[in-house]
Amino acid sequence: MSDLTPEDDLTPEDWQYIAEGGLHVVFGFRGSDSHPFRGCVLRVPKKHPRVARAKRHLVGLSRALLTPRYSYDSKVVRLPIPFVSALFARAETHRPAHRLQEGEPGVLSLGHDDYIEATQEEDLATSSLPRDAESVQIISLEIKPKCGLVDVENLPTRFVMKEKANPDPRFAQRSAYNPADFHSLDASRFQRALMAIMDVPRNNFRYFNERRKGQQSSEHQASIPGEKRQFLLDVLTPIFAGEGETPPLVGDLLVGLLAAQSWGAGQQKTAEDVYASMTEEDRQKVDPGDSEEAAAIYDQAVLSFFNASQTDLPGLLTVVSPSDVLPHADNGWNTLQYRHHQAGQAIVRTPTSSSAAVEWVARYLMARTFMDVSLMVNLAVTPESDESLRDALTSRRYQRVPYQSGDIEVWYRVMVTDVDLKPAWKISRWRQDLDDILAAYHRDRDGEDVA
Ligand SMILES: O=P(O)(O)O[C@@H]1[C@@H](OP(=O)(O)O)[C@H](OP(=O)(O)O)[C@H](O)[C@H](OP(=O)(O)O)[C@H]1OP(=O)(O)O
Ligand SMILES: Nc1ncnc2c1ncn2[C@@H]1O[C@H](COP(=O)(O)OP(=O)(O)OP(=O)(O)O)[C@@H](O)[C@H]1O
Repeated sequence: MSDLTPEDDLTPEDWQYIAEGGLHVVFGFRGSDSHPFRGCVLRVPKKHPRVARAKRHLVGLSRALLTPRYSYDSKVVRLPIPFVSALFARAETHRPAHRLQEGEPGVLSLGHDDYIEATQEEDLATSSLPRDAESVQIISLEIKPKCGLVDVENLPTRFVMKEKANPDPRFAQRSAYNPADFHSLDASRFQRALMAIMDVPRNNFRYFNERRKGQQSSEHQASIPGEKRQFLLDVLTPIFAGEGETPPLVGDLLVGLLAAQSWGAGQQKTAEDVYASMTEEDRQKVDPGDSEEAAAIYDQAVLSFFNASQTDLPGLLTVVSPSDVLPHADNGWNTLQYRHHQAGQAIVRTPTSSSAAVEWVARYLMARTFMDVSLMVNLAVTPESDESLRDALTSRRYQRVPYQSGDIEVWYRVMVTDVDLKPAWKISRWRQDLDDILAAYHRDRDGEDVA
């Protein structure tokens, strides 16, 4: 449901540009403490107002895939166009050059409505602090891990191939990051991945300015201050990779991400074939339109794959075992990738059940979504906590990190953002992208062999 935002509450000067991706610009509220928008961001679409529609699916998607621990509050709001224009005008000096080159946000000239649908979300870049916690320091990070599985047997991940042979012309520096290291559940490989994205952050890593109570800044920094690198390696390793026999604190999330990505990595050709076998009516069902039916299809697509019931939905992927999602040594694919691949091949060979095809493509699109999510990480660094601070932190879903240094305690929480569904029309674009990446990678490799 959309909420019409009272215009009195909307003052462009209260909002500060935080960051943007390909489709949205995010503005953080910097007005008075007593204002209803305190602690919120507006996530405003640039190109077309699909946010509200995608949001509806997000509910189904995150119910199916993530436990509530990794999801946060968000609702659809309608913003008057003059207000959005003023936000973009104020943001101009903060926006990266390559984004400004894309031209004026198309959403401003759609002309069929006098408002734009955006989402109002909890601000995960500054993370609201307990009111009584003067001494708590919050560090906010964003990690965009990309896909940790290989697309083509015996070749590196898509990110690695692209970076090696077909790097994004927007960026001068090449990245040594390998998403498979980030998702490996192995401490030293994880640290290698973290160092690579701290060295060349691009859109894989953002370090937001630290904030203490009373400070408002959340502008992000291009690179990470030297003295913070070791601290982050020490704190993030137990969270994302575990240490020795101790599993990672968010191991269920990583395994869930890999499980969801398994429905996409290596499945491109099958996706085209299954999609080609579908009727126009069935194709409509998987697109993030307005219907509640589509959300139900996405839920059902997950349940069917695991042969599970509706009551198993919340956090279903968190019961998947690491041995099902970690790639096998021989060729780099995992068990779920094979299973999904085989299910798709069966549909292509004998197109008997249209619902199976719809669900297969829905899973493929979910996988593509989960190849592009961001993880927003908040770290609360505090002198030894008392009971009221512990209660305040846990009520905001922070948990303790087993990190020992002097008197300080570190608490963390991780939220998954950018879970908008990908539209089915992208299936053919991904084919082209993969072909280009593979051709460039082989050219590059052949060139090296010759040299
Ligand atoms: O295709 P990729 O892997 O390059 O991912 C695109 C991202 O590029 P990246 O490689 O992360 O720099 C791209 O990120 P940037 O805009 O480059 O920050 C978008 O996330 C894009 O998704 P959408 O079109 O906004 O839904 C992403 O497109 P999808 O492939 O997820 O549709
Ligand atoms: N709730 C939030 N709180 C604070 N910052 C946020 C929030 N959501 C997003 N951001 C910041 O804004 C950036 C852009 O948002 P988002 O990833 O949703 O845009 P997008 O255009 O959909 O991304 P993509 O290009 O990956 O598709 C994020 O990378 C993150 O830095």
